[in-house]
Amino acid sequence: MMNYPGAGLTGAEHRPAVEARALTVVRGGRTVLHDLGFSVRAGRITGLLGPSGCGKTTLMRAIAGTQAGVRGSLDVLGHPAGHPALRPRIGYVTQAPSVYTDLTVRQNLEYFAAVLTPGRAHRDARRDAVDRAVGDVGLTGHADVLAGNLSGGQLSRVSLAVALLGTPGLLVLDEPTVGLDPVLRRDLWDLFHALAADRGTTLLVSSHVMDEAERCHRLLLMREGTLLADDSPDALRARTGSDTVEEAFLHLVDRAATDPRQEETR
Ligand SMILES: Nc1ncnc2c1ncn2[C@@H]1O[C@H](COP(=O)(O)OP(=O)(O)OP(=O)(O)O)[C@@H](O)[C@H]1O
Repeated sequence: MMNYPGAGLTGAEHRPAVEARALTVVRGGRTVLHDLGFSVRAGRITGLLGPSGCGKTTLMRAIAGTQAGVRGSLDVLGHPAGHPALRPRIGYVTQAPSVYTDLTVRQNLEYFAAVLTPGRAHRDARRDAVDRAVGDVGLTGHADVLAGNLSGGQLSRVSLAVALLGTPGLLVLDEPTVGLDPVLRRDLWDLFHALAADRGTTLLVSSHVMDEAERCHRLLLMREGTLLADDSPDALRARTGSDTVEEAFLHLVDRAATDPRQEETR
């Protein structure tokens, strides 16, 4: 197995993987994230949930270091967001799959593996890493299919496999389960839990589907560029007296509308 940089989180479990203070982002002259303060626990799955347009992608881009107009403090794996040392340590999967449609699944992964770890000396390790990543996302049977002939869900799994090649310490996944059938969705969530439990990977996973919240260890609930809650699903339900996270979310929205100072960004 390949010994890529950034694997695991040796001794760093107590330190948050991401820490934001007074984080504000301006896009096109508009403030789209307002003074956010939160942390993402290392080695856990944090769900970033909220309605379309609330700022999930913008927040993920800020964490991945690809967003302009970021103010305040944002530390990622012990460095300021965007620091060059973070490049091999973060796997960021955007909503639009970034793969070459005229290459097969395996050729795509071989290409990105060669960019990550070039040189003949690493050839065997690259092949192992490619086989593992293809298997991780359940595409072994499609390894020799042209990416252009895959379905949307399969394409997004190829993007995820590319992100897994480098064994990143932090995986930032923007709506990874959109368009997947229930079986594939379940399999992907099983993979996320295995990555956190077995490899110590920290996952930040966005979704606008509230039932996915139940699969996360922690939740960041967003609305209109603000944070409504930073808590576990159980604690969130308990302190809002709700049966589901969706109900808890609506409760917090109503409470914030009555008194905006009561947004619960603990
Ligand atoms: N390039 C841009 N310039 C100006 N405003 C933008 C730009 N891109 C997005 N926005 C605005 O920023 C806000 C947050 O958008 P963002 O894409 O982060 O939301 P989201 O929660 O990820 O939405 P979705 O779930 O639909 O992907 C929205 O109001 C959007 O209109």
